[in-house]
Amino acid sequence: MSNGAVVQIEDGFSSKQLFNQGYSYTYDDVIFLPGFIDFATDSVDLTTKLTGNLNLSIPCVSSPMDTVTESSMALAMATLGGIGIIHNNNTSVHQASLIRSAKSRQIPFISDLICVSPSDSIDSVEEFGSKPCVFVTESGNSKSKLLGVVLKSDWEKLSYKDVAVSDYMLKDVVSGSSKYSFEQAASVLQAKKLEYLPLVNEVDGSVVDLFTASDVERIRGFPKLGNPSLGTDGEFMVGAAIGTREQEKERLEHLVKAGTNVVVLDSSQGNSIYQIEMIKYVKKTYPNLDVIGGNVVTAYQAQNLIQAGADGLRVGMGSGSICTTQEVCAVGRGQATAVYKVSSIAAQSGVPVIADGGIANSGHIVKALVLGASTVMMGSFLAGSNEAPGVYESQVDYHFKHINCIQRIVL
Ligand SMILES: NC(=O)C1=CN([C@@H]2O[C@H](COP(=O)(O)OP(=O)(O)OC[C@H]3O[C@@H](n4cnc5c(N)ncnc54)[C@H](O)[C@@H]3O)[C@@H](O)[C@H]2O)C=CC1
Ligand SMILES: O=c1[nH]c(=O)c2[nH+]cn([C@@H]3O[C@H](COP(=O)(O)O)[C@@H](O)[C@H]3O)c2[nH]1
Ligand SMILES: [K+]
Repeated sequence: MSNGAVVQIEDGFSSKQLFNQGYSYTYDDVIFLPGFIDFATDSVDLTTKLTGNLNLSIPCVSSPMDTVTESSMALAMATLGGIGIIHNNNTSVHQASLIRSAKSRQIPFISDLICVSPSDSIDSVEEFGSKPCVFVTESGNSKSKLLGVVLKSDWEKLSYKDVAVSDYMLKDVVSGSSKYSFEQAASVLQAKKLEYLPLVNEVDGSVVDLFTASDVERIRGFPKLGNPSLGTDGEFMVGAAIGTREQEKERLEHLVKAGTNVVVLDSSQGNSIYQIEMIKYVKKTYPNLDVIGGNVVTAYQAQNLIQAGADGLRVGMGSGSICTTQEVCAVGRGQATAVYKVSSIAAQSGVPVIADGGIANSGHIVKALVLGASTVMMGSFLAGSNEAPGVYESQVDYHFKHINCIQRIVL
C-alpha cells in the first residue's frame, strides 16, 4: 500500500457468483474466507425458526429415522433447545405413543425402570441391572401403583434372599410427581438428602421415572445451550413424520391427538401432486399445525410447496450419508448449492429451510446456516454408528450419548 490507502483486492467469490456458474457444490467443495472478529463467542445468538410459527434456541433437528429419533432423542433435542422429528417407520398408534412419552415428561430423560411384583423374590444381583434400586408395583410393571422399593445395598445384606420382596421392601418411599421440573426434582433430592427419587404419576400412582443424584450432576454439567423447546402447552416440543398416502391422514389424526407440534412430510422428492394435496389437507384440517414440505433441492420445487402452504421446507436429495436417492433415481443436487438456491427463494416468502443430511461435522452446520438454512437436520451424526436405540443397555445412556453429540455440535 503506497500512501496508506486500502487497495481493494479481488479475493474469492461472492455466493451470488459462485452459485450461478451452473456447477453443483457439496459442503466440502466450498469454504468461507475469514472476516473480522469484533464479538465474543458467547454473544452469538443461536435462536432460529423451524417453521413460520415455531422457534428454536439452537438450530438442530434430529432426523425422522428409526435409528435416530424416538422418544429419548426427541427429549434430548427439546431439552437443549432443538427438536426431534419422530419417524413413521411404525404404526400410527406406536408413533403417537412415542410422542406422548416425550411430551409427558418434564425432565430430559427416560429411565428404563426395573419393577417386580410383591410376591416375587430377587435371586441374583443381575436383576438390578445398572440401577441402585428395583421398584415393587402392584402388577410388577411400571404401569401400576408403586408399593415399595428394594435397594441393591439392602438386598445384598439379606442373609436369606429366597423370600417375597414384600417381606423386606421399603414401604414409605419418598417420591416426587412426574410433573416435577428438573429443578423441582433436584431440590427435593437435595432437601431430603436422597440418593434417588421415584417420579410418580399423580393420577394412578404408577412410577414413571427414577431420578438420581448422579443424573442431576450430569444434566447440570451440560452447557446452558439454549432454553428448552416448549410448546404453548408448556410441554417439550416434539415433531413427527408422515407420508403422503391416503392412510397417512388417519396417522396424522393420532399424532395430533398425541400433541405433535409439527409434521414433516417425509418424501425423497417433495414436489409432487401427492405432497401438494397433503399440505393443503393438513392446513385445512389442522390450521394451527405447521407442516414442513420436502425434500426439495431446486427453487422450482420450493415454489410449488410454498404456494401449497408449506410452513417450512426440508432441503436435501441424495445428501444423506446413507442416501441412495441419487444412485437409485439419478436425481439430486450438491447440498451446498441446494441449500443456497432453495433458501434464496424461500426467504422471499419468509419460509424457513431445514438443511437435511450430509452433516458430518460442525463445519457443515456452519456452512448450511451461512448458505441460508434456518436449521440443520442430522441423522447419522447424532445416531453414532446408526445403532438402533434398543441396543443401548439403558435409554439414559443412549440419550446422554446424544446430548454429548449435540453439545459438540453447538459449542
Ligand atoms: N434426502 C433424501 O434423499 C431423502 C430420502 N428420504 C427417504 O425416502 C423415504 C420415503 O421417501 P419416498 O420413497 O419418496 O416415499 P413417498 O411416500 O414420498 O413416495 C414414494 C412414491 O409413492 C407414491 N405415492 C406417494 N404418495 C402417494 C399417494 N397419495 N397416492 C399414490 N401414490 C403415492 C409416489 O409415486 C412416490 O414417488 C423416507 O422415509 C426417507 O427414508 C426421505 C427424505 C429425503
Ligand atoms: O435415500 C435415502 N434413503 C434412506 O433410507 C434414508 N433415510 C434417511 N434418509 C435421508 O438422510 C437424512 C439423514 O442424513 P445424515 O445421516 O447424513 O444426517 C434423513 O433426514 C433423510 O432425509 C434417507 N435417504
Ligand atoms: K424416514
